[in-house]
Amino acid sequence: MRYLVIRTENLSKHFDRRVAVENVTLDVEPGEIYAVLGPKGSGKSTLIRLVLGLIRPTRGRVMVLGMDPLRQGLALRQRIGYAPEQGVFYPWMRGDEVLRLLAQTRRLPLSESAADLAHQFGLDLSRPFGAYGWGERKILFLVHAFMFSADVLILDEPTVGLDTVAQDVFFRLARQARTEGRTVFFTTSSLLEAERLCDRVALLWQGRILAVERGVQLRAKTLRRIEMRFATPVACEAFAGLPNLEELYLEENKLRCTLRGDPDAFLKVASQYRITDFISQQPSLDEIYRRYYGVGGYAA
Ligand SMILES: Nc1ncnc2c1ncn2[C@@H]1O[C@H](COP(=O)(O)OP(=O)(O)OP(=O)(O)O)[C@@H](O)[C@H]1O
Repeated sequence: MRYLVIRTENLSKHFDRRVAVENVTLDVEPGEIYAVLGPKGSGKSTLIRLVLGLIRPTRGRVMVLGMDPLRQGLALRQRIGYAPEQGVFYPWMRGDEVLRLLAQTRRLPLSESAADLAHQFGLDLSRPFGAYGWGERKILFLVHAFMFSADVLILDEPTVGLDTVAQDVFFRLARQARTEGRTVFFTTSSLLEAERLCDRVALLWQGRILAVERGVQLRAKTLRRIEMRFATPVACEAFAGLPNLEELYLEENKLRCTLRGDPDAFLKVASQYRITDFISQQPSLDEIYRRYYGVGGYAA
């Protein structure tokens, strides 16, 4: 039988009449980087809390590392590295004291790798929690998650509030964990992040899974709005034959288009001319949902 790190079966959570998670069935395999991608309010945090056994499902069940998180919470917590979306601590507690306290709740000593991880993120552990900004608190929780070399990392929106340098550190740590055969399960509302980092991505909308895609499949669906200016007028025919170009608009030396997936062929054609300006923007997750999955608008 296939060994699964996380398995949810028809998992639902309703808060009174509000549906937060509905009928979610997921299989997360060992050594995967797996993201749950969804807009604000789509049920990501609720799903993470269900997986951790912090709340009871309305229906369905969860198994993590072969254990029931509701009944084997302590044993499980010792094998999971968890970073919440946000958290509050005594403001006078130093960063390293917070980590020590969190380690104690798992009945583990403070890991020696905490200082090294904090150093990689550029976080000073001698400062009090209350003096940390939002992003620094987030980093502290990531240090906590990664410091035990846990079998599975469960991270709620790990990169929100992080600057690009800290995001890169997170990407590196996640990939390193995968190389070591560990599993990374996290939530995000960033398509770019999901597509670049993940082996598989579950797309969540209004508490339901729309699809589970491989990172590479998602990359092929990536849309870029391109605007370019050239030093001289450009002929439309040069671009007309490109199969992944949509909504092409060319006027003299100005070009606008939507590019789907691999940009290589487009850039090769464009670079035959002298480019004087270039803007590339990604459409919102909402637009991707509308275009490829036929749903739109934010969760109610
Ligand atoms: N304790 C609760 N009581 C009532 N409703 C809740 C509770 N927790 C979540 N919800 C509702 O469930 C839905 C999903 O919320 P959730 O926080 O899981 O979404 P999310 O995708 O994590 O959003 P965000 O990106 O804003 O964190 C929302 O409509 C939210 O208002």
